[in-house]
Amino acid sequence: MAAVLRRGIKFISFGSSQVFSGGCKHGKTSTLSSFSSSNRNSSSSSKIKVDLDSSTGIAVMKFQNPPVNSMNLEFLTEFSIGLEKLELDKSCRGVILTSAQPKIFSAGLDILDMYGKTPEHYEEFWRAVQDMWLKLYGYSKITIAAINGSSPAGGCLVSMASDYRIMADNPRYRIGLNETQLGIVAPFWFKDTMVNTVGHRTTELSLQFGLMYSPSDALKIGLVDQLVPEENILSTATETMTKWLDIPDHAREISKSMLRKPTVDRLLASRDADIKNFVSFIAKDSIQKSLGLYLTMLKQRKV
Ligand SMILES: CCCCCCCC/C=C\C/C=C/C(=O)SCCNC(=O)CCNC(=O)[C@H](O)C(C)(C)COP(=O)(O)OP(=O)(O)OC[C@H]1O[C@@H](n2cnc3c(N)ncnc32)[C@H](O)[C@@H]1OP(=O)(O)O
Repeated sequence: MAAVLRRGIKFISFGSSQVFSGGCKHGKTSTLSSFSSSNRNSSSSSKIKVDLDSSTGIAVMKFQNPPVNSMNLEFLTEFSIGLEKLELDKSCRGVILTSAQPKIFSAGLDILDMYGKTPEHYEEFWRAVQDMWLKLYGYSKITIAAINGSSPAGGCLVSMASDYRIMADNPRYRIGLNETQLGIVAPFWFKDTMVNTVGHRTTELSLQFGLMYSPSDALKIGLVDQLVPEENILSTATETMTKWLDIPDHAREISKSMLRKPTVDRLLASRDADIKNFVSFIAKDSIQKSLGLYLTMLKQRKV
């Protein structure tokens, strides 16, 4: 994690980058950006590009981990650190999450991080997955997912952990928690996030079948909030963010926390046990065999 911090995340800032005067209503004071000019240096290994417009308070985090934005250890670490930095930056009030890869928001967790590795690796990986979710689901600022492509499993988790979901209305895209299709199980906090989003019964069916929804079906069950033509997704996300920014921060933040804290606390109270469960589950021969088969099918384009 420290190594990633040292390498730095690519921050591009425009608008009034230092002294913030606009868009910061409701008691938010002017501030120096916490991204010093040296933090804005770009890193060629960066997997997430961050643009912060301090004149509007809106940041865009663009996933750029080709080919499919799979969330490996490095990506997850950068994601958590990037969120943390923006949370500490008083000139940022909301974050839009989107993808730089065509057709894919995120392919979910990197299966290669869960296949053929050591228990120590699984432990480190799972802690990074937990860190990312804890940060995003409990995030104090506004988050909008601009889902401009397919979003299976971990990609769907990131979308659900955001405050609002806008999906590109392309019938070829899919979103859902498909873990059972891989022969694995969505952990309780993935399940909790889905229950909180679409309700218990829909989650029962979704999780057991590993259902992947088209954008229109996702809208019907409330897995996403809005569909827009693909070319309008970022402008719609920005307009939507502006409406969220009209709400006083402290009131919105407390309301969000009231709704989400019990779910966050459940994982916080059992992080080590959850990691232990993951490691013993994923290292099982039968599970490794399932993942191996799924990877083969992926390579043969049969998934
Ligand atoms: C008792 C309870 C204990 C609890 C234990 C808990 C255990 C739970 C553990 C984990 C939860 C898991 C969460 C996840 O997120 S698992 C990941 C699920 N993701 C998927 O199933 C997506 C699979 N991918 C696809 O469907 C497609 O790739 C696509 C729709 C995303 C993109 O399609 P397309 O554009 O056609 O690209 P390709 O299929 O050709 O893929 C390109 C390239 O990328 C590789 N790849 C795709 N997805 C992944 C991935 N998630 N991880 C790693 N690699 C991936 C794919 O194999 C291709 O590789 P190449 O052949 O070498 O080019």
